[in-house]
Amino acid sequence: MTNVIETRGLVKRYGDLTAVDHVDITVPQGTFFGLLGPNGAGKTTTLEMIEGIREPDEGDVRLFGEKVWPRNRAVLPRIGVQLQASAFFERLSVEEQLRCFADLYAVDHKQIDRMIEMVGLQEKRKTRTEDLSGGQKQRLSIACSLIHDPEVVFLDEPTAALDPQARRNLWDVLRAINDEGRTVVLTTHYMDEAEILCDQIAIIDRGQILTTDTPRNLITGLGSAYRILVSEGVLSDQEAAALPGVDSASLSDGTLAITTHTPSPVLAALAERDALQGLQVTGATLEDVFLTLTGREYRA
Ligand SMILES: Nc1ncnc2c1ncn2[C@@H]1O[C@H](COP(=O)(O)OP(=O)(O)OP(=O)(O)O)[C@@H](O)[C@H]1O
Repeated sequence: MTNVIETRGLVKRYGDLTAVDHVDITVPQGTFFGLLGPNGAGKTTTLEMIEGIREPDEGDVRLFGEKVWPRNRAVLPRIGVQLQASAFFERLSVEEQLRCFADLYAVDHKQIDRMIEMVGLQEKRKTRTEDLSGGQKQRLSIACSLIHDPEVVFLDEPTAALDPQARRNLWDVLRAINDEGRTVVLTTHYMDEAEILCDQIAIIDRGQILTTDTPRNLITGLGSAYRILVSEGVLSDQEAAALPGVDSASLSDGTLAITTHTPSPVLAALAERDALQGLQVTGATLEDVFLTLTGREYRA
């Protein structure tokens, strides 16, 4: 698989602060890649260096195998960039904004309808941008970044400041962009978002990449126990503790909590006892991964 992005030893300093500290990132073509970390971790600075809009102090960035700094015009038509704060031309409607972007890129106007449909703004096409909701503005800003049909799209915290429903709705748009075969690079401080959307996640903290892997590997790599919750009365805690694969079992507030590193035999034994009704299984989360790697609770 071709790598569309490769950074090696990327460093950015602001005075005494090393905002990005020897970052190595590799993004294969078609991947939904997430740069996940708390506020101030260095996500935006990293992204800006990859996009070629900020000069690294050290290290190297390759986009499609080409250098991006000094500004490399050859890569620009191939990338779409959505900045954290979106700015639109004043007093224009959704459709007019997109027409401006289409003309700037000399793109066929047919693409405007495609983009409006893709981001679900059909009913707002005549609405001025200042009258859009936060989520609708983000959709428009994503549509603007896609108007010239780029191969790679960079989205800097596109769902920050949105309410939970608007965030979820935007996830569908982001998935659709990736399903079209585009590489998506997303920065986010939301763990759930990274886990749900991304094929690969790089966790960044204090300018350093702590780990990069699939969400599943990150979580299962911890080797943490699963918790199985069963309603009281189906079996006693002593019986549960004696089941194959159970590490411990305890009863509290009408729920039997079983911990295990091997959930399959435990679930099979519970099924034999007809104890699956209302059962819940929870595993480790990315919060646990962050805690394990840094020794600190994750505070976005
Ligand atoms: N132009 C600048 N001058 C000085 N310091 C800066 C500048 N830009 C960023 N920083 C600092 O560098 C660090 C990394 O910032 P950056 O914006 O890359 O982080 P981030 O992970 O994107 O955070 P956020 O999610 O809050 O946007 C922060 O401590 C920030 O205050």
